Amino acid sequence: MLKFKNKFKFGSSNTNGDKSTSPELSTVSSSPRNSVDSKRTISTNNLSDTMLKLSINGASQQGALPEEASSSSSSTASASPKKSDYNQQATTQSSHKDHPTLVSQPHSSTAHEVEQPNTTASHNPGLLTVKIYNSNKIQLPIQIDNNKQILHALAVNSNNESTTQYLLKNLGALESNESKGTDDQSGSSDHLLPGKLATSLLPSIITIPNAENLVKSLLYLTIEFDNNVLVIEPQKGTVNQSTWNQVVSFDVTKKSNTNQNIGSNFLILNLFIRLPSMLIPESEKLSKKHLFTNNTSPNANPNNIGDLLIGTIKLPLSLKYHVKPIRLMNHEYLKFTNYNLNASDLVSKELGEIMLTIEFKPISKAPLSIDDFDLLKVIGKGSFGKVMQVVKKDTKQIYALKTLRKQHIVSRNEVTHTLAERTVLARINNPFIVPLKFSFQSPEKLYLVLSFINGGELFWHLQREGKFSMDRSRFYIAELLTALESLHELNVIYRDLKPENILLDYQGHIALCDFGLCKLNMSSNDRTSTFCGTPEYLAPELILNQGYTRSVDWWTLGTLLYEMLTGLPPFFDEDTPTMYRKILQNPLRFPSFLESTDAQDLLIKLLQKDPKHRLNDATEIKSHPFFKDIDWVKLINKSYLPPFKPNVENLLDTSNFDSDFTNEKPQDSVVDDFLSESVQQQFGGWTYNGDTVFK
Ligand SMILES: Nc1ncnc2c1ncn2[C@@H]1O[C@H](COP(=O)(O)OP(=O)(O)OP(=O)(O)O)[C@@H](O)[C@H]1O
Repeated sequence: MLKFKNKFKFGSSNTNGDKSTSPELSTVSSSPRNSVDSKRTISTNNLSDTMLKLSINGASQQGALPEEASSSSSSTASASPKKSDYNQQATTQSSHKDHPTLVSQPHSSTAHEVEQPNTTASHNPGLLTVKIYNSNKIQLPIQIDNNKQILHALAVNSNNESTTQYLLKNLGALESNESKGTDDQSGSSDHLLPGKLATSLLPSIITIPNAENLVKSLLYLTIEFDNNVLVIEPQKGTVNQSTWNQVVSFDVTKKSNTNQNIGSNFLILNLFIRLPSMLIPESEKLSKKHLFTNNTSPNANPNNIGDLLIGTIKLPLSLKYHVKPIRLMNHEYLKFTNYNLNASDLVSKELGEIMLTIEFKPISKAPLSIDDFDLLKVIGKGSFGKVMQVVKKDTKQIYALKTLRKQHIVSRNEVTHTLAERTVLARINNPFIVPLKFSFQSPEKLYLVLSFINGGELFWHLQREGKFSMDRSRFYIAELLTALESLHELNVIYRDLKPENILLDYQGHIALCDFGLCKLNMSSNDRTSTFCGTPEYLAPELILNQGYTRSVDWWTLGTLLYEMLTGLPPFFDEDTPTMYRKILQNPLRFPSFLESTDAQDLLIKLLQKDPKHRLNDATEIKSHPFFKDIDWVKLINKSYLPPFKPNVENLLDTSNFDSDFTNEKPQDSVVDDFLSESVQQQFGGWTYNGDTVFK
């Protein structure tokens, strides 16, 4: 993929009807445009007389205030912000990217592109606290090898004496049953143990001998809300029955979606086990590979087939108005399900249960400032500033903080696009789009606080692996398709789909980021003419400057699928004008190894040069035979286990980010730009902490 390097970066802020660049103009252009004429004045509502209600499974519940609804969390990292200057962000960025976004061709902006907020509806931000007490009757969805040596070693190394005694007793009973030939629990072949029996022989946590008493948990639980994920481990017990006693908290800012099918309004708990591979029978490794969070990265240990997903709990959270803290769930046991198994695959339908309490505490707080965060690492650079991994001091939540320097935005005439990015992020609710949690500003800068997604850019994975398998490409394209569908439903065109703007989360799900080229108010047949995007991904009608519709997003989806399957975009050429000519004139060709006729057919239909003949509707695309095995409800609920799991150690892990960035000192540089009052007013509606809702 080095073949993509050294592409220029330019783009456009044109709005309806303004003249655009010609495709031959393949040079950077960023001259100033006229002032942005729209002010966004968002007044935050007084919420004191409003009640915020949360309901679970649709049933509203109000309860007594549990004062212990503390904000403690399993995240413990913190670092002090360090002050110094940053002023190279824009220049270093283009060398990092292989598909640079086209940046600005100057045009005046109109009010049409900037949306006015609806301040009549409001939503109270708050803190969701989940307390996990203990799990019970957990069983594995697979059988394990009856490897006494390993089971014995695990039992002996349990981190708890009474657990060790219990496990050794169970192992002893198993052995004596076997010698008497009365193995009535198994019911299966001699060398396999059923999932239920297996978990009563495994400790949930062990102390690794000769490793300075390193404690390693076999069992772990991921808790996800609004794409933020926390990982907790039990304190003691067997896999069958563990004590957790952990408390985690999540910031709640986003207005809840009433559509219960949308995944991001769920609290999702996934229970995993790190099974020693010697306990996994060959048959399971082969036949039920999809149950494991497989890691196919080139450096992965081939013996490590990944962690086994035991089961999932999904709680739809429906947020309404309430001002008092409430307990939504009080010491209740919830059962795990495994969406990746057919009922017939399960030895028993019961996979076990976990006891938890869920509380919500509204927080009426003034807008945030940079002082509310500790800065941990630099993780990326964008056109107007950098992106840092940060921890919010009060809730200890880890976030990505994107900083944008106002002076740069104004001088490159990108106010409209920047405001559009904030607006779209605040409104959108799709599990495969990185959620905005807060936004705030200082006199010099704008800040976006986003869920921190640490599986790395899809670009980075594609670069390392050359191309992806058919199944893996299909999975990513399907998740992206729903993301684009949600944007189009909000009358937004994305316009910049490319591997650099797609992040993978810790499990390997898609999280689309970078909404800087979004165009608002584009209903299905509306046309615009802004020349922007990324050269390799530009649709023919955009190059021809004929005006274009949302259809350009489906062209880019086709381009992306082609690149995933073959390693290169369809009409790629080192020379940009030649590439434009090829996009306009060359027929679509497929390499011989691309055998799937369904994939070829979909690509032909998405990469139609004339948008009138292109597949132009998400529902139609979803029903194409290429996606025939996809259950779209299951997909949007994030119930498919991704085909690839990035190497992510924990929440703080930044190893999937470029070390050129992560080695930099994280700092919010001091800049002394002066912006006039009228310029400042253009950024008037920027702040967002859940108080402002857009229609
Ligand atoms: N929520 C996030 N979690 C983790 N990393 C992120 C997140 N958002 C952005 N990044 C990282 O920071 C990089 C730059 O962010 P982003 O693309 O949003 O900036 P930009 O200024 O819009 O970029 P561009 O100049 O390409 O338009 C991303 O490519 C990604 O690696």
